[in-house]
Amino acid sequence: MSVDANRNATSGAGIEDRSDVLLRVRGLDAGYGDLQILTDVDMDVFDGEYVTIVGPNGAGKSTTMKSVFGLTALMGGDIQFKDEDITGRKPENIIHVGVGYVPQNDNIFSALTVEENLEMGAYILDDVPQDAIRAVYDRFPILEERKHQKAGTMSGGQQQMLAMGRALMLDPDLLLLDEPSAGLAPDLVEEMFDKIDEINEAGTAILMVEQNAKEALRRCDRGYVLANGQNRYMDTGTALLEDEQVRQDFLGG
Ligand SMILES: Nc1ncnc2c1ncn2[C@@H]1O[C@H](COP(=O)(O)OP(=O)(O)OP(=O)(O)O)[C@@H](O)[C@H]1O
Repeated sequence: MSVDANRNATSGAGIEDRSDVLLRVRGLDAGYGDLQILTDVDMDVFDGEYVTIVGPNGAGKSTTMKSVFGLTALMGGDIQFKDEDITGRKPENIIHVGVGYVPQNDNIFSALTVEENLEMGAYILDDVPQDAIRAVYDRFPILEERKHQKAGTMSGGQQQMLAMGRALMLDPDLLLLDEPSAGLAPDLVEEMFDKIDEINEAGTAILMVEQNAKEALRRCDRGYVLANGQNRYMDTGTALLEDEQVRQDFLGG
């Protein structure tokens, strides 16, 4: 479904009427300092949904995620999460309402052990929930094997799993994943995507930015194509994959 950059990205899709909305972004203008990157971006994630953002380099995909998590300068628009207005709130507050975020870079504490990293994921609580650590180890057995190892000495794939595990410590309703497959060997990319499927199937909604656009669209429920900081397309992952224009312009034919 093509989207006029100046029109609501979700118009005509019946999305406005759905009551199970988890994250609702409307008319988002955001950037860094005075530099505006996003213009009038709309985005929704529904309960338990798996949504992917794709688009060219510099399109503003990461900036959208950072904006949801309170890490950019908002210049306009609204961000709602579970009926709460979280526009302009700080990350530590946004964690509290049930959003987890795994940035693309610097997403672990290298000098801490694996288990200490997981404990940091629950820093807002008085006591580290042992059942949450158990659940992360069940999801990522390699982390339990390496629990006393310094995180910085693990492989890229293991560090990525640790970053996800840390974000899962507070059992978020929505997990924001910025390029989870970046820099991973091809077999690890598949494993990573499988893990994300499992996390989603267990009930956590996912909003993910991915360069590996075809694979991401194959796996997600719905996708957004961003370009030049604006909405360009929004549809099911399958429909976007089959759209001739999207394929030509954004998926390498
Ligand atoms: N901290 C920052 N300060 C200033 N400009 C920034 C900052 N971070 C990103 N930008 C700029 O914002 C624009 C959008 O970047 P963003 O990382 O959101 O794009 P992206 O779609 O995620 O791209 P990529 O696929 O290359 O990661 C780019 O022009 C980038 O240079």
